[in-house]
This record gives sequence, structure tokens and C-alpha cells, in this order.
Amino acid sequence: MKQLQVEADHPYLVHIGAGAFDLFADTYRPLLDAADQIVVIADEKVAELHLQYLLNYLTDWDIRVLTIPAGESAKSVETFMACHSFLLSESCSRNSLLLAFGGGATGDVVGFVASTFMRGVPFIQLPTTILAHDSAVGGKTAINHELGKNMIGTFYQPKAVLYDSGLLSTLPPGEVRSGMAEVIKHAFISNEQWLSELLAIEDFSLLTEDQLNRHLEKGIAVKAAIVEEDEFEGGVRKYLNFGHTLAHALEGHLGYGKITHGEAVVLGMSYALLLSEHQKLAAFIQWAKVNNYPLYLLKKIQFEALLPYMKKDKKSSKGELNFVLLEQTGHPYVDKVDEQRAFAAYEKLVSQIGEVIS
Ligand SMILES: O=C(O)C(=O)C[C@@H](O)[C@H](O)[C@H](O)COP(=O)(O)O
Repeated sequence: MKQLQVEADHPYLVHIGAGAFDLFADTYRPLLDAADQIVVIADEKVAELHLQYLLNYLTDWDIRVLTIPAGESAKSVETFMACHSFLLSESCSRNSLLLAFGGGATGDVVGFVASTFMRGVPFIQLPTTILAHDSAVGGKTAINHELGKNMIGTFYQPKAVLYDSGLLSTLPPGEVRSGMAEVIKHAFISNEQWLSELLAIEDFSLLTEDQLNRHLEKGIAVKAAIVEEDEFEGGVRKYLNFGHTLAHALEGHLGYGKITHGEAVVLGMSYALLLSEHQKLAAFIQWAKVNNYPLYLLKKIQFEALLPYMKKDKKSSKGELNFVLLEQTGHPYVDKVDEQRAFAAYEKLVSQIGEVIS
């Protein structure tokens, strides 16, 4: 098993590998013993498949379990309040411990609940998707607002991340596709050679467990280094938002959960690559096509429908459009793009995509 330290608000470890849950009874026993209540909040699909597996590692403690909707629809005020109601009804206190068991959306909403319940209780991230190699690390928590994605949230670091990669084998292809988007994002902002390796993948199902784990470890290392430098996103942390200005607009416009986050990020990265005049754009569109990302959506959605969401992006102020662009692979920067240029680039991308997928 691999482990990586994240030096944020408090230092914590990300443990990656099959058997990560063994650490409950070992390294994390004091944390669990100190809790007056331990509550697992699990995505309902993950609970169906893996809850018993998790509980088998927790037999030394009395565990409460709450299931919440699977996917992006969990990032709502309703689910947030349902979690608080459950914690109150179970007489939880500031000494209680939450375990967030699921993908990125579960980690985001449970993290937000942990940061607000009685003004903050400890929590551990137990990610179950590839996408969550990104979202479970770094302490961004959030729920969505109809006017924008992740608009209500906090920076709140977990006590640990136990990433049992054995659970990834049950992921459906759409979830793998979504997760690999954040992996390739980490490569774009950090490393040309790694990027070329990823761009050569034509079928994610052919990745061995070892290969996948290696990509996840690299992604987590890139993320951890950036978070350590800029936990609260005053500067370099914005680079982790590569592809996200357009992605969040697509998710908001289509309705949360109608497109997976990773699929939206792939479309967003293709747009950012065009704005960057990056030489890998054509190769990236081809990669997205063979790996079945929904490029066709850009042909169906007008720029004007996305514009209001992009203007509200968290990197922007005064309604300006801000994007993470690449001078070259591994050299991101944030830049303001005027509306005319943004529109022209969108039209150009749609036409370029049209030629590839027609
Ligand atoms: O950790 C970060 O910082 C990121 O931007 C990582 C993103 O991949 C992730 O989707 C994040 O939740 C987006 O945050 P937001 O602040 O743009 O809503």
C-alpha cells in the first residue's frame, strides 16, 4: 500500500491500495476510540455493493449508517439537512466522527456536513471512484446551487483518506470515463511524458489494476503538492480548475447529474486547449472520441446558454471570464478572456469537433 502526506491546515495521510481499511483497527484506532459516535454516510449505490465490506473492518465499534442519494443529486440543501437531522437524532456531538463512503459527490456533501455540524467535527474520506482521487484530497467541500456548481461550501480537510483501490473494480464504464478525466487533467498541468502515456489509451478497461493505481498515485501527488502550496486557492490552486470553467457551466445548464463531472471536464479541457492554442488539442479530441466522451454535446449547446454560468465561476469577479490555460503542458496560468474571443473559440471548437465526429 502507498501513502502520501498532505501538509494542509493539519497534516494527514492518503493511503492508496487494497486493504486500506485495515488501518481503522491500526493507525486510526485512537481516532475511532475517541469518538462518542461514528457515523458512516454512504452513497446508496455504494452501500448496496460495499457497505458490508466496510462494516467488516469496523466491528470493534458501534456504527450508525445513513445512506444518501448516489451522484451529483446528493449535493443539495435537502441532503445536507437530512444529514444534520440524522446526526442530531443520533445524539452526535462535537466528539463524533463521520466517514464519507462513496464517490466525489458523497465526499463533497459529507465534508460540508462535517465542517458545519456543531461548527466542525472530524471526518475521514473513503473514496470509491477514480474521480474521487481528486475530490477526496485537498479539503474542498460543497453543495450545488441552481445558479452554479459548488457555490456553497468550505475548505475543510479530512483527518485521513483511505482509498481502497479494490473497490474500483466494480465501477461502471461511465464512472471510469469520468474519473480518467481528472487523471488526465493532472497530467496536463504537470507532465508531458505522463500526458503522452495517457493519450495513448484507447480503452480504459484494458488498464491493469497496477497501471490504474500508478496513475492515481501520480494524480494525488500532483494535487497534494498544489494544495500544500495554496490550500485556500489564492493562486496556484486555481490550476486544478483546468477545464472547469466550461465544465461547471455545462453541468449547470444541463442539470446536475445529466452529464458526469469528468465528461464535462473533458469538454472543458478541449475548450481550454483551443484557447491556449495547445498543440495537443487534436490528439486530445481524438482521445475523447475513442473513449466515448460526449463531444457531440458541444454541437448542441449554444455558447450563450453557458455564458451566465461561466461569468459566475469562482475564479471570476465582476462578470469577467477567467480560464486556466496552458503555455505548454505542465505550465498552467490563469487568464481573462474577453467575451468575443471566448465566443469565437467556442465556434471554432464546435466546428473542429464536428469534423472529427461526423
Ligand atoms: O481541488 C481543487 O482545487 C479543484 O479545483 C479540483 C477540481 O477538480 C474539483 O472538481 C473541485 O471540486 C472544483 O472546485 P470548484 O472550486 O471549482 O468548485
